[in-house]
Amino acid sequence: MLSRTMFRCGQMYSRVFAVEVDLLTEPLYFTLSAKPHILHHDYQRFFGEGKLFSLYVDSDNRIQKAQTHAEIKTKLSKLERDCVVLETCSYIPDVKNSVVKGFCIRDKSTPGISEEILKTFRQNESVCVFSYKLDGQYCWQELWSHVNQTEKAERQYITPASTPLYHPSTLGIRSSDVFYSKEEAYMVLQECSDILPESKAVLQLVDEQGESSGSDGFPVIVIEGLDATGKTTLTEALRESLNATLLKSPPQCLAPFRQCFDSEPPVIRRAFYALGNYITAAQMGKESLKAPVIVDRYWHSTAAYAIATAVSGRVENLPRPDSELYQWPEDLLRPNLVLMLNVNPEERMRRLKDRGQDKTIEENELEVNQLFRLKVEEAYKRIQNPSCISVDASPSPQEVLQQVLRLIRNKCQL
Ligand SMILES: Nc1ncnc2c1ncn2[C@@H]1O[C@H](COP(=O)(O)OP(=O)(O)O)[C@@H](O)[C@H]1O
Ligand SMILES: Cc1cn([C@H]2C[C@H](O)[C@@H](COP(=O)(O)OP(=O)(O)O)O2)c(=O)[nH]c1=O
Repeated sequence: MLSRTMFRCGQMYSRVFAVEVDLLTEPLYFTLSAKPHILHHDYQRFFGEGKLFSLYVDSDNRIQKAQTHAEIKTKLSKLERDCVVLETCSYIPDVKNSVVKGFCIRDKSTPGISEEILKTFRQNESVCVFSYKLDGQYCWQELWSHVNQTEKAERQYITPASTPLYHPSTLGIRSSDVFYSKEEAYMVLQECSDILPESKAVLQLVDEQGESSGSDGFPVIVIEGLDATGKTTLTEALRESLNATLLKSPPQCLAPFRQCFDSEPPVIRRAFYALGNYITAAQMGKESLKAPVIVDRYWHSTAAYAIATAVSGRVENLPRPDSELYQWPEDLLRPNLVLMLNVNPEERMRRLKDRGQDKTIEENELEVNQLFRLKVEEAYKRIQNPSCISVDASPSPQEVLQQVLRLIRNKCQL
């Protein structure tokens, strides 16, 4: 039971809780205390309005934890008409990997629909459910059980907390969303190989490719950018002009597995994309001995999409520009040049529509979620060693090609 792990040894009182009440503002931060604390108006309003619950998912098994979290998220999204569901998390300041994610549920239905569904969640050992009560100016949280409504009489009083230096959604990124070595990503797919047989096949392909050897051969040039910024058009043209080999990440051999991993929770999906880079890197090493190599997406996409998805809310919530999260993995082959294609959002939408293809879930999200697009673009720009050079991709394909050829000739020995 979660209350015995996440909240053991009085840990509850060292924890900070953050509820994403509105994605455009700061979360509501609070701690817990054994003593009552007078709350000001906005806290009273938040905790005192109707029935309020929170639930947290934790487990020593990170795959199980991610899957339970994803399943609950899907189920809760179906309740949205009767309930307001907010993302929440809890962490111990300055303690790595102490983040536990969850949801806050305000039930507006009569009789309470959420209680029925919370009963089922609670049967899962990794889920812990709390309810909130307001008494005058005080509010407390207590463990919730459908049997006797509250499992323990212990009241944990809500105490407002100040805004931390780093947004809490940045705390769990390392090794859950972004992997900084092949081994870290490899381990995730090993851990889920029993429940997801496709991961065995992917690991086999990684093993077959072997290690990438850095070569002093021809230059390797990566083209990055959001969907429909013109990467395919440009990379094809560069292949012709430079007599180059064209590669992409994820590599072609992973294409049959893409759909499967795209529907898995972030930790699994991100490990899959990370491993794709290592396969592409091995191909880059071999091919650059024979000819220049052009690569359609690589590490910048892997890290930028992962960070932008993991970080909720505004661009300001991203890890700081000097964060180690933007560093290149030591064991991943570095290209000689990374170019990022930029077009304004309206032109990109026009190109997406003209193309009229199916879009990945993430690209759909980019359209409806302007904040997400801004975060991906900003994360691209912050990635270091090598960083990317911005290219204005709004002129005609021919002009973009000429501009890029000039850059390549300037920066690489060609
Ligand atoms: N420079 C350009 N000007 C106008 N349209 C372009 C340009 N480059 C690409 N396109 C068109 O925009 C769409 C998306 O381009 P594509 O190369 O497939 O992007 P990506 O590979 O980045 O998703 C395609 O229909 C393509 O023909
Ligand atoms: C390479 C890569 C792509 N992605 C996502 C970003 C985009 O939503 C999507 C685009 O993949 P891509 O293969 O470029 O799509 P298409 O060829 O159909 O235009 O994949 C990641 O999340 N991580 C990665 O490492």
